[in-house]
Amino acid sequence: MNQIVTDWRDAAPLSRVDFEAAIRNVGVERYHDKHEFHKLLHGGKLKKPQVAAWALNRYCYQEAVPRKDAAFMSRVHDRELRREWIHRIHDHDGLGEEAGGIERWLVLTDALGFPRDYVTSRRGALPATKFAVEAYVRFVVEQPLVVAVASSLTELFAPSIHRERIVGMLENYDFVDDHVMAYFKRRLSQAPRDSDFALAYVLDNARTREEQEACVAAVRFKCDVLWAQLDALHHAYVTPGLIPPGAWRPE
Ligand SMILES: O=C(O)c1cc(C(=O)O)c2c(n1)C(=O)C(=O)c1cc(C(=O)O)[nH]c1-2
Repeated sequence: MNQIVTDWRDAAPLSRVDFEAAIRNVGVERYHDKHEFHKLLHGGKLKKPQVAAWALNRYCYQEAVPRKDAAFMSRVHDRELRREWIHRIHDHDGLGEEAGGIERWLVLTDALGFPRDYVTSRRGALPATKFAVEAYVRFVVEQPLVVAVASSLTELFAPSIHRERIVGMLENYDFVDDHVMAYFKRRLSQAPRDSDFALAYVLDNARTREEQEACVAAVRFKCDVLWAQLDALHHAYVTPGLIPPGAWRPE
């Protein structure tokens, strides 16, 4: 029987190559591109209200990301690291003339028929969505900095799901066009910049095996945050179709 190792204190550190491979392997095993809800979404198998439920709930994630980045920065004493990290907040919230990712997300929810103040109130979101995204914010507040950075590394796997989503949704849904998919198009260039920086930071700064394993576990945790949101959507809006009290109900 394989023994499950839980104490890494005396173990030798992984080489840089093996450490990176361990991080990437988490994506192969459990990134949310494998979730049934995404297969339905990208394959054109959902009805418009089901796509709407996804966009409404996913707004909560979009809105939590710049808050977790601000929470992260509040703990950083290294000015260079803050100078690098701050663009993540600008990418989502916008800066000056640049409207930002949250605005682009609201273009999507506009197209799906939601009033903006309903979306931004988060009133219609599923309970599990709200718990999952806040767990991510808390994680980044509480964990060592290098582990907090590692939790963003699911972004290594995001460009391929974004490409799949752009093609799949444009092809399959008549309520989707280039303007509506602008959020994902922009992320294709933003995400690799973020994940390249975060990966180099983690590989450089997690030195002991214990720190390395905590970083790999952070990527697993983050996959759970993403997966839980899709489980909740599937349960409420696909099958068995049990919508919790207070959550948005298609007419
Ligand atoms: O559509 C997706 O599958 C997806 C996944 C992720 C991710 O893996 O966390 C992010 C995004 N999109 C995204 O658009 C985004 O801005 C983003 C920021 C972060 C982060 O952890 O800081 N993840 C993600």
